[in-house]
Amino acid sequence: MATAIHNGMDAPELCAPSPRDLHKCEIERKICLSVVVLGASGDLAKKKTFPALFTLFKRGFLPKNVAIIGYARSKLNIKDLRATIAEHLKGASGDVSRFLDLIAYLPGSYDSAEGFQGLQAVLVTREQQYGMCPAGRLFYLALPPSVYPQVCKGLKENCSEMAAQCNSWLRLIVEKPFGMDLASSEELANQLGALFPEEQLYRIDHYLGKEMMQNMLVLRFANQFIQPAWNRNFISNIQICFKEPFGTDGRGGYFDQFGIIRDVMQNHLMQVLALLAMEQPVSLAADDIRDEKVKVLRCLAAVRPDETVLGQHTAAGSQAGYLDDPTVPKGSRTPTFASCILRINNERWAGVPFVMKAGKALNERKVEIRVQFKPPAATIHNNSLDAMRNELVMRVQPDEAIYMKMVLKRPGLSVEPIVSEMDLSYKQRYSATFIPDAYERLLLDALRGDQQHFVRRDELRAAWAAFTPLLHAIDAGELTPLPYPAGTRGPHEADVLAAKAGFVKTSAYVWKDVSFWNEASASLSP
Ligand SMILES: NC(=O)C1=CN([C@@H]2O[C@H](COP(=O)(O)OP(=O)(O)OC[C@H]3O[C@@H](n4cnc5c(N)ncnc54)[C@H](OP(=O)(O)O)[C@@H]3O)[C@@H](O)[C@H]2O)C=CC1
Ligand SMILES: O=C1O[C@H](COP(=O)(O)O)[C@@H](O)[C@H](O)[C@H]1O
Repeated sequence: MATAIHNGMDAPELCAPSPRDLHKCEIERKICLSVVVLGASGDLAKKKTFPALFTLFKRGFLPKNVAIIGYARSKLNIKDLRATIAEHLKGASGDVSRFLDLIAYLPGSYDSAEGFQGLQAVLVTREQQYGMCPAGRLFYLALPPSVYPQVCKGLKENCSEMAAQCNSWLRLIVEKPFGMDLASSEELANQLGALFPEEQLYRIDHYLGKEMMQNMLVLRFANQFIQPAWNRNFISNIQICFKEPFGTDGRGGYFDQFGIIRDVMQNHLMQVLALLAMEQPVSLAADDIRDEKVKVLRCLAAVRPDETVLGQHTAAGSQAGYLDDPTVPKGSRTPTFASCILRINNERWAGVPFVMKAGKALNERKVEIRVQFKPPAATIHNNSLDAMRNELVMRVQPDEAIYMKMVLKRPGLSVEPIVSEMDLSYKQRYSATFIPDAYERLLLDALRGDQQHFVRRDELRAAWAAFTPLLHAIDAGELTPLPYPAGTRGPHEADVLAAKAGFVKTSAYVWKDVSFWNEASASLSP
């Protein structure tokens, strides 16, 4: 069994389910599992859902009695569906073909009982075949939320009767966007809530399945030196940054209805903020964690338009501008970039600005959290106090890393203070460790009935409440997105906003990766 994951030496063992994980799976192994992918013909299903199921299958996490049933309106034949799915699977051909054999397809509409009755017949036949086992039904709604109410109604009325075996279960995974603002989100939640209780609804936010997000509570609450410093007495400001180097990639028609705040900030980045800012939960039980997230989200003040910068990218180099996308309405004012300050009114965080920034068509792909500490109150050294700020950076992607910028004496004869870092780059430290994709983890959690990494209704409500007044002001045309050339860092005004929030860019620091230092020290060796 893998014991010392900190040194990476025994990492290969982590690639397979550990005995502990297998034990957890044992419960699942005895069931007759049906995973129904609704919207099986769509983009999400082929790019994320089926590949994640494949990884779980090839790593031995799915039970023996499993079937995967695709359901969609298109009249596809199973051969074509399997061929499309196969294009997105990475693995040995034997694994791929055994996985594809598990997949069946059922065409049916989303708004009439007939299709769902057909689905029920398939499910019941399977479950009767394995009559002695409890059954599990996982419905994955890889569909636009506009059809959730009718699909959930169809499932409730036609597909929720299961043979009364104890431990049988039925769960639904639903994807964002959950509404357009607080009122529409509540309406959707009411519609779904009238059909299925919260314990059966798994609202997926795939950021909660990312390695660094899952690490957050351990990092924060298992390290004694972090705990006492994690508050307004020590922290000056926190930056949560999401950057993508590509634009809407032909999804402009979809994106234009939402904009970057609804697409990324209200959900993914808000979850990051909640994990960063929440108090220690009573336990790791799903509802204990979610209770704390709700508490801190409810302390958020509504985001202010005068503390927001919006941007929209223009053409530059080989990249088209947002408005050049033929699927984007002419003259659209939808922001592809936003930066804003979030303020948490509680004892821990009052006065600490959380700067959230997200943009498409920027200069790099990066998601990171940067906790900037206050400078020391006084110094005996000759550099400025601001140059001596510590920063804890958690890079979510690419290449997970945690590094702490520290001030040290320059090695050698000099006594000059310089900024260096304590660097935990996962690629070096855990090079042989398999880091699962977010969807793989979350699907496994849903199969195990663990809601810890799924968004509860009241979390959603609190997250929408903070952004809704701003979104309404944007929708009413009260804020104008500033143009920024594709491939840049976004509007300069965002840096001005970050500076207003107290962020100081430490310019004296130049990072070199470990190979540089190894070569440098080798050249100095006798
Ligand atoms: N383990 C590892 O892999 C490590 C890697 N590094 C790498 O070293 C490099 C430097 O690291 P680091 O100093 O942390 O990060 P950067 O210098 O890249 O950025 C620091 C912060 O300053 C902001 N910033 C950048 N340019 C400007 C500007 N012109 N005006 C105002 N703000 C600005 C950045 O925002 P924005 O992101 O929007 O540009 C970011 O919030 C990075 O590439 C980092 O990945 C460093 C340590 C460890
Ligand atoms: O939900 C979304 O997320 C992706 C970014 O996800 P990532 O895992 O690649 O960081 C974003 O591109 C997309 O616009 C948004 O809808």
